[in-house]
Amino acid sequence: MNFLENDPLIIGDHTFSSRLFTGTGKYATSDSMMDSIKASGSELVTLSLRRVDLENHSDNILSPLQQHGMKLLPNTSGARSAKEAVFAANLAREALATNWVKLEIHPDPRYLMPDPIETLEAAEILVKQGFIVMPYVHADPVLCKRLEEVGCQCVMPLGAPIGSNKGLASRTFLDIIIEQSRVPVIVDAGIGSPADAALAMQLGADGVLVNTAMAVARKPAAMGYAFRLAVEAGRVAYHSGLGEVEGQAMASSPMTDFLVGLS
Ligand SMILES: CC(=O)[C@@H](O)[C@H](O)COP(=O)(O)O
Repeated sequence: MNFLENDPLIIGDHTFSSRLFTGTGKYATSDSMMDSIKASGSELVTLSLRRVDLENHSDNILSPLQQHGMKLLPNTSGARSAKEAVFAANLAREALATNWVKLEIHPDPRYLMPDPIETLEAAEILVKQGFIVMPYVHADPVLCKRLEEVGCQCVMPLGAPIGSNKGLASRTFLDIIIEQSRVPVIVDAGIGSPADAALAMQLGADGVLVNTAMAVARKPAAMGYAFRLAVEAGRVAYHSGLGEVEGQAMASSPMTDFLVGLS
């Protein structure tokens, strides 16, 4: 029985069967990156234009990704302002012939926290320029609603700082965002294990984006597969209706009456 049939994730003009999005950073080689992404079943991969060598197609990451039919999601990582992000997005649209963009503006190099003011400003401009905007933001319910109102096709609240592998540190706020959002919620950043990804899906997230935890694993391909299973498991669990968390023990098969009858 396939519990996930007829459960597509639709963002903008695209329908995804995988709810696991991936990245291209931190892999030891482009081969290990491809092996991991293939094993994960991911259909959307984000990449920074800085990582793409448009001249030398031989050893960059673009060719293998395109040969594998991956949908590319350029990101504006490195942009410190709305102006820089808008410029980077338009450069990417020209270079990669896609109007999809992962909007990332994180000027602080230490924690890579997304700038909410610049992100909202850039999102409004990019939507008007015809982009499918996927904004990376802190887990701020008010900001997520503002981004939805200006026309973002999804929101991407962080679980924890990028690359921290700290998991769903923002869980309380993710719950609120998931409850209130009318666009898909993709938990992005800080997901450190398949268990974190499964939990995000159990909470009702529509998808997750994972890069570091796959890339730095001792076996990136196996870890990619583990994340695939975790995202599917979390989604099925979400649809299955999880039991309530009880404050006291609840015997699954009470023996009291039976034992009393024997005494
Ligand atoms: C690749 C990318 O866009 C990352 O900035 C993304 O936020 C994933 O973060 P992790 O590396 O913590 O999975």
